[in-house]
Amino acid sequence: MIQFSQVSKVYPGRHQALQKVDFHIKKGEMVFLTGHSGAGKSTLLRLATAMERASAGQIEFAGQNITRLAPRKIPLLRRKIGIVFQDYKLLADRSVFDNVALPLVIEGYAFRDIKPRVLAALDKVGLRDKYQCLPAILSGGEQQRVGIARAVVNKPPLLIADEPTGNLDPLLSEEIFKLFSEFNHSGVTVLIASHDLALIKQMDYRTLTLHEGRLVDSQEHTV
Ligand SMILES: Nc1ncnc2c1ncn2[C@@H]1O[C@H](COP(=O)(O)OP(=O)(O)OP(=O)(O)O)[C@@H](O)[C@H]1O
Repeated sequence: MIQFSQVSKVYPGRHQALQKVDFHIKKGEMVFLTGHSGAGKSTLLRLATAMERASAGQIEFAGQNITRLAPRKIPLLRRKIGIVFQDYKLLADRSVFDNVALPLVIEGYAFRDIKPRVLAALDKVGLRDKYQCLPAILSGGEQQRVGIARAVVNKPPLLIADEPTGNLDPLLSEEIFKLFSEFNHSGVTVLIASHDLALIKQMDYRTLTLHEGRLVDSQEHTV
């Protein structure tokens, strides 16, 4: 589903964030991405979602070369990728319902189609009864579950999360990782960047490890 071939990224100022990164994540797989702070995890995810452009190498998503995607084609790619952020990125003045509905509103769905999809997504993350609340009254774990519902509401084949449990305690982090695992069991391909080595070990999925922009110890051939 995602293939990186010899991908490098040099930021202005000549900082080399990624060096010749090679990996393949198959459709239906769940994979963790780990590494020290500054190792290049966020950069890798930004390249996979076309938020940044690679300096060299090739990136494919579902068989399509997205390395130098024309800007007008980026929105179509993003519709196929649900993105979950560490800081949730919820709109504070909108209800839980409106936050989750946002990707469908942007895609131009009619309200009668939006409502059942939003409620179904909230049901999957266990927050259907909170749909009228403003995000601020929810706990951190609940806010992240709203972020996950928003990421999955248009049923993307790929879910990408950048440190989704970075602001949560260990118990809530485990719940969030289990939620990703449930989406994976229902067929969604999942890629999660995380520092939480203990939890990653416990979950027992393939792990890609970055060190100073290079992929090390990835067990790519053991899938
Ligand atoms: N827009 C940018 N311009 C210049 N340098 C950048 C930019 N974004 C990231 N970097 C640098 O690239 C390197 C990799 O950063 P990145 O954010 O990808 O690492 P990370 O593994 O996600 O780190 P963390 O776990 O701390 O979030 C770092 O040295 C960072 O300072």
